[in-house]
Amino acid sequence: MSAQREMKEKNPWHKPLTIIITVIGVIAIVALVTVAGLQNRPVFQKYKYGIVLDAGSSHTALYIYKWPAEKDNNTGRIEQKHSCKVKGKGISSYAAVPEKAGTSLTECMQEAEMQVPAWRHQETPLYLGATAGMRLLNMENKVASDKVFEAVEKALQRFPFSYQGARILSGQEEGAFGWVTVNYLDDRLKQGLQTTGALDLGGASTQISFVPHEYDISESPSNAVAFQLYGNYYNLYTHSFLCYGKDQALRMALAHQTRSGPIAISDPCFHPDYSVTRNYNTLYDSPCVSERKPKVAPLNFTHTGEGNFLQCQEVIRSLFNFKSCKYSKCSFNGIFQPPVQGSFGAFSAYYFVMNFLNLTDGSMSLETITNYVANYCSTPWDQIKKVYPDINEKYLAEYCFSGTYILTLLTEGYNFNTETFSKIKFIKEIKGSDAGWTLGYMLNLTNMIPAETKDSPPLPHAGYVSIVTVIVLLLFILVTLFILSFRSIWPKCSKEPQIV
Ligand SMILES: Nc1nc2c(ncn2[C@@H]2O[C@H](COP(=O)(O)OP(=O)(O)OP(=O)(O)O)[C@@H](O)[C@H]2O)c(=O)[nH]1
Repeated sequence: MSAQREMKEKNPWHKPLTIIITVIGVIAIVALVTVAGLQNRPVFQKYKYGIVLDAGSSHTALYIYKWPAEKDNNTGRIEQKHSCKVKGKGISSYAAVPEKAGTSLTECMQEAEMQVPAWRHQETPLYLGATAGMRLLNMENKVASDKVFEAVEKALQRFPFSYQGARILSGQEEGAFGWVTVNYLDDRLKQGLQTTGALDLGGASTQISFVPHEYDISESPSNAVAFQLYGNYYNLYTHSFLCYGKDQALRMALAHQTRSGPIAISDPCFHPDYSVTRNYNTLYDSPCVSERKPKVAPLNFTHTGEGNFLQCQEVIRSLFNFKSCKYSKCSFNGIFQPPVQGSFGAFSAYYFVMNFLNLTDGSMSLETITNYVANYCSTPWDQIKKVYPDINEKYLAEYCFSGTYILTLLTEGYNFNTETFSKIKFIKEIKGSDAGWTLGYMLNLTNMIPAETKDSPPLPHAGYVSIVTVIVLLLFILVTLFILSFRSIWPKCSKEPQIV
């Protein structure tokens, strides 16, 4: 005992050493735990926003997208925050009263003002893209189309967002951006996975876009779009058929049946007992059919239904020209198309129609779907109205035509067969964001998809801090144990030289 006391007295520094180690240890532990805790605490997420108006032929829709503000450098995931359907028809329908095209957007724009935090308004980009409706108006009457754009620009500039312009998208852009949207939302681009094709059926045009196998883009360069996204290269095939959206295709089908100017037609694409009076001038008031207007015709014709799927297919076939093809392979109207390849997402009217007919369940074969549509078409109109009393009659009357048109376009137009058809998924949205060209358009204009991949650290920042914390703690415990054990053997080691 006395030897030990003597030793303590002769090693006066070992007590302060213990205290210092303990204090430093406690401080280190508190500091590390605090840092790790702060780093991993749930942070209040700040977002940035972008607004795109899809000015389609049938209507306009507004989409608000958001992404984490601190991940502006292309790494944050963009998602749809809100959408608003503009009341009334598409902006091209206001050709005679252009200012109304502008005012029609007010309600949805006011909604956007509420949805985007006020302090973000000024930096939020606002785009308007017009599709086939305005493409047709521009072809038909450029002055009227310019006036509609003027009115729309004026209306949009009144809002506090960063207005980036309004323009007509080419069919190729519409197809390509739809493809980007679908593959972005499915996380296929970032991960370099096999991509999904995109099928878009609008009111006035329809698009098909996919990455074909062994694709020789030189065969028809106007159908090719080359992308470099996240370091991967894509040679996309895309084509947009103007006038082959479902509303204009119906006009063409009716024009085909009224080419001789009859007073009444019995239409196989409408239900038995269906009967309405239609006006010749209204029917032929579109560049898709105007040239075919019969020279002699009454003011109106009676449009009755017959409900015959096979005959309806015959009428629809007459809208496609399968005769001429100067390429190795064509879809229709002499347009080059490589064989369809891989899975497809079919959206817009593809979804509206197939969803109404309850045919979006991927397990149904092409044959089952065809039989279902045939049976639906043959159901009398009165019965249909009774089964679906709440559905808008204009939409309801057209589902037989639309279903038959979709099946004919896919199988005979694009050459999907029983096997490839089963790889089509009819979709409205992916992970809460609507499928359509708008998201791809915004991603492109805001440079949100980099051409190259960024070399990212193997661990996320919070994971890195946690691992460093654990390692430092372990090291500290080891050093402490070492010093303590060294201290306990110290007297024995130093005994003799100390006491002597
Ligand atoms: N059944 C049904 N049809 C709809 C609905 N919304 C739009 N449609 C129709 O579906 C078709 C396609 O609509 P959209 O995808 O908005 O097409 P769009 O943008 O107006 O047309 P494009 O300019 O050709 O792209 C049009 O014939 C619309 O009338 C809906 O909620 N239900």
